[in-house]
Amino acid sequence: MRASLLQIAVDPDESADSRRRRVAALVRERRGVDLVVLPELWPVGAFAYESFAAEAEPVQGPTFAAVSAAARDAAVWLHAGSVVERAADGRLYNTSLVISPAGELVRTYRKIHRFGFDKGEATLMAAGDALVTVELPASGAGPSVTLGLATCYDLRFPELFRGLTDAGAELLVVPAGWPERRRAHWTLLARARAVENQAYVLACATAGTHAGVEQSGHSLVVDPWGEVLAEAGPGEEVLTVELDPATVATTRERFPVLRDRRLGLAPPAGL
Ligand SMILES: NC(=O)CCC(=O)C(=O)O
Repeated sequence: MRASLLQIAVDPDESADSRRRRVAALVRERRGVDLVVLPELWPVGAFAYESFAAEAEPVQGPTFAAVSAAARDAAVWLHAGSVVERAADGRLYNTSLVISPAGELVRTYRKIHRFGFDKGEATLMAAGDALVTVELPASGAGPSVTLGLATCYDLRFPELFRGLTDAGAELLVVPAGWPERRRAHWTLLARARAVENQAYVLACATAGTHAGVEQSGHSLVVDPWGEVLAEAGPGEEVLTVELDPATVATTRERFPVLRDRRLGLAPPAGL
């Protein structure tokens, strides 16, 4: 299967509406690939905390309207990155959307680990509490493949990814808005999640600078052996890779580390 990661620049001189139109046009250009992935909170910016409330939208709001039409026109599966969701009870969530080639919303994922410690996203948004996978059906000569969903700061929590692996995930998709100053962690953690779960990692970051935070760019695709198949530079870029989902099963068969897990170990003896 072919996948494209759209590493979108998020800069303050462009409105969210203008970026939605621009991103929809980029999605339309991806006709011919199977899966397109967008970054975290690209309409508003992952660090633009002051704009979260004003730019919050329902799941099927303006971002969904713009990109679902583009997914349908291009006939691609679209992981549309995430939006600031305003839920029915008024709470905000960092919510990812997965859209079918027919333009239908098939799955949402509310980010489980909120970034900022006692500030920013961690105080402005509510946390999701459910693991989410989505199976893309077989198409043409390609087999079906199961995506496991995570968002940005989630990358630091290996137990979430192990849960997705246990639920059948073969491609771990991680939209992000990651700061340049911690880029070394980004590439290291993306490779670690791929190696320890013997799965592909598709990690799609933003470029540009917003709210004074320079974004890392350097989106990357890692194979189940931990090899980086492709890595973007710092600016806006489309990264397209060829993946073979069967590699996940063959890697797990030939080097069956996951079989050697020891669950239910006794806790340390008390004093
Ligand atoms: N948007 C985020 O979740 C940022 C995460 C981050 O900066 C980090 O984990 O470091």
